[in-house]
Amino acid sequence: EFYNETVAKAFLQFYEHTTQVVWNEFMEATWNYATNITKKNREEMLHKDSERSQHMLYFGTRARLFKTSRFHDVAVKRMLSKLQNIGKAALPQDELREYNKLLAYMETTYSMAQVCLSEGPCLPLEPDLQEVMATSRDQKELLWAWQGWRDAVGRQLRITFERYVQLSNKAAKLNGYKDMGALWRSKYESDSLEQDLEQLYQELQPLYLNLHAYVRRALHRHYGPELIDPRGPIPAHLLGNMWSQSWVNILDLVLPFPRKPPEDITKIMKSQHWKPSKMFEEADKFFTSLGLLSAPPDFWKKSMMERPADGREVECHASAWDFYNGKDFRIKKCTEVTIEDLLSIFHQMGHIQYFLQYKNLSVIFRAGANPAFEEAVGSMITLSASSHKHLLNRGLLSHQRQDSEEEVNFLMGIALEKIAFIPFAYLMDLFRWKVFDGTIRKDAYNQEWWNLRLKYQGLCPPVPRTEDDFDPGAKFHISASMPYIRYFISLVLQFQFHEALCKASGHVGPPHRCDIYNSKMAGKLLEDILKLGSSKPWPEVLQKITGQTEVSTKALMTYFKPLLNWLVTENVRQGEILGWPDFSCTFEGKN
Ligand SMILES: O=C(CCC(O)(O)[C@H](Cc1ccccc1)NC(=O)c1ccccc1)N[C@@H](Cc1ccccc1)C(=O)O
Ligand SMILES: [Zn+2]
Repeated sequence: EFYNETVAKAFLQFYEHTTQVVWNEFMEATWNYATNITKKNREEMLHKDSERSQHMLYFGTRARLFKTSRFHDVAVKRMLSKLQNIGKAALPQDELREYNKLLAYMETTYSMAQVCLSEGPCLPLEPDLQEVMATSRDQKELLWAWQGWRDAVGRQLRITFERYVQLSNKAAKLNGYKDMGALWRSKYESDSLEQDLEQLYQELQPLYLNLHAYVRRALHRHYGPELIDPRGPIPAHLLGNMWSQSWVNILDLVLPFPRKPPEDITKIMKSQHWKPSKMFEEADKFFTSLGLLSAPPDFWKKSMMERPADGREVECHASAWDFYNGKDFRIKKCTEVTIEDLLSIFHQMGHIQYFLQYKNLSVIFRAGANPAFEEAVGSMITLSASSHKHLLNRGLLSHQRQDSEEEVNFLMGIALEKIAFIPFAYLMDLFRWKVFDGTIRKDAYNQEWWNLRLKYQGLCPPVPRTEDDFDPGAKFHISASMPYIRYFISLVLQFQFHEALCKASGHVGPPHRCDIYNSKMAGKLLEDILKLGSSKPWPEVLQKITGQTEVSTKALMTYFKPLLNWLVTENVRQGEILGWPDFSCTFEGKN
């Protein structure tokens, strides 16, 4: 009967009903652990995870038996093929248990790590170490936080990560992939993904090189020639962020027109007594202003919007949660009252909106058209929310229209977030794909990591590194086994989405002045694609919103054109060289 489409549909119905319960219980157990890290909650989560894996194994192996080539219903074929990819559930019981324990160990080590001052308190990453990296201008203090975090996390994860790679690849092979990198890439349903990504990166590289050269000059001015070589790589601890992935926090050091500084929105939020709940309401209002759905009662009742004050150990890295029952959706975030956290909440509420829009689909299709779509929705709304026009009409800015110099300052602020992110988001999985396919061997993990950080980001470690270090492990997504290329693709996609929705909203003028707030037309266009979940191939979904079937950097380049013009002129005027030719990260005579 494996040729019988009716039998297949009954099989999928049976899957549908049993899955909602299994996944809901799994999410509850994982939530309880992430918001209260105890041994008991860890055991309960591991137990629910193995139940979920057994359920996936049962249905995944049976889904493979159906001969779907002559089936008529494309959705049935798509569902059965998605069911067959069961990830780590393909591992033998004992190895699956080992794998889940080491995943929990890596994520918990990251979440609970602290860096201790010689005398006195120990500081967690959020908010304390992030605060140091964002606000300190003392390179010794920055080095203390930067090195302390890598000693506390990266070094502890190295051995576990080596075993994680072995078991990940074993699981991937049991699913029919040559390694885990191939399994991760398969989510994009493309046999030219790596070439396409390299092409996108090449198109964006001039933007990054000009920003890098300009920022290097500004840091040279501030920290002096003993720290910064104006023709070389930049030390990784000076960019305002623990991983140098976003440079927004050094805007004050690099402002193009320092006599026209932008207003400090964090200060304005605090003076207006903003609370985390109000920040979530503000983001929710944006989505309802588009005619989209508001977060339901369970969201406001059950989310964790702040780090708990009762001393509980929690995982602070922000995330959005679908409990697969059509009404329970939450965000977990250790919110601080800052503009950076307000914009991060828009990103998280983008995930929630996707959950709400696809909640009536089969559970198999309750995901983004591809993982980058999931990340792009919220980040695209953030482009409107961070526009001068929006912040002005929400009372977060006081003075009126920006003159052309203030506009360059504004675009610089956005570029320090978006353009600085390009090479980081690209190299994160370039590194892991090579680790999974064996190109990068375990005795060279750290050296190879820094080779990529030099090649793509033009950074060097501020102190010598050895193979006792494991610096990639100091980034959440590597400790959490969370793929990252989705954020690189999302970076390009979000500008395509923004351009399409701005057009639908009737916006005329430069994209950086567009705010789609209150546009029901833009909301309708967005709703129509979110409702599809992962039920259609993503090029089809992309075409519905933008008219094109390809990811294209055109919209991003248009958005930053005024800034690139200014940067090129400035860099020529200063006689900058772009890049860091013939440099390596050496420390002769420095240690
Ligand atoms: O990690 C995040 C935000 C968290 C998240 O929303 O992407 C979160 C990551 C996560 C955390 C724990 C478990 C799984 C994923 N993703 C989600 O909450 C999520 C993703 C897909 C579907 C549903 C929820 N941003 C990245 C990249 C980024 C994105 C946007 C702006 C700046 C930087 C980072 O911080 O390096
Ligand atoms: Zn996200």
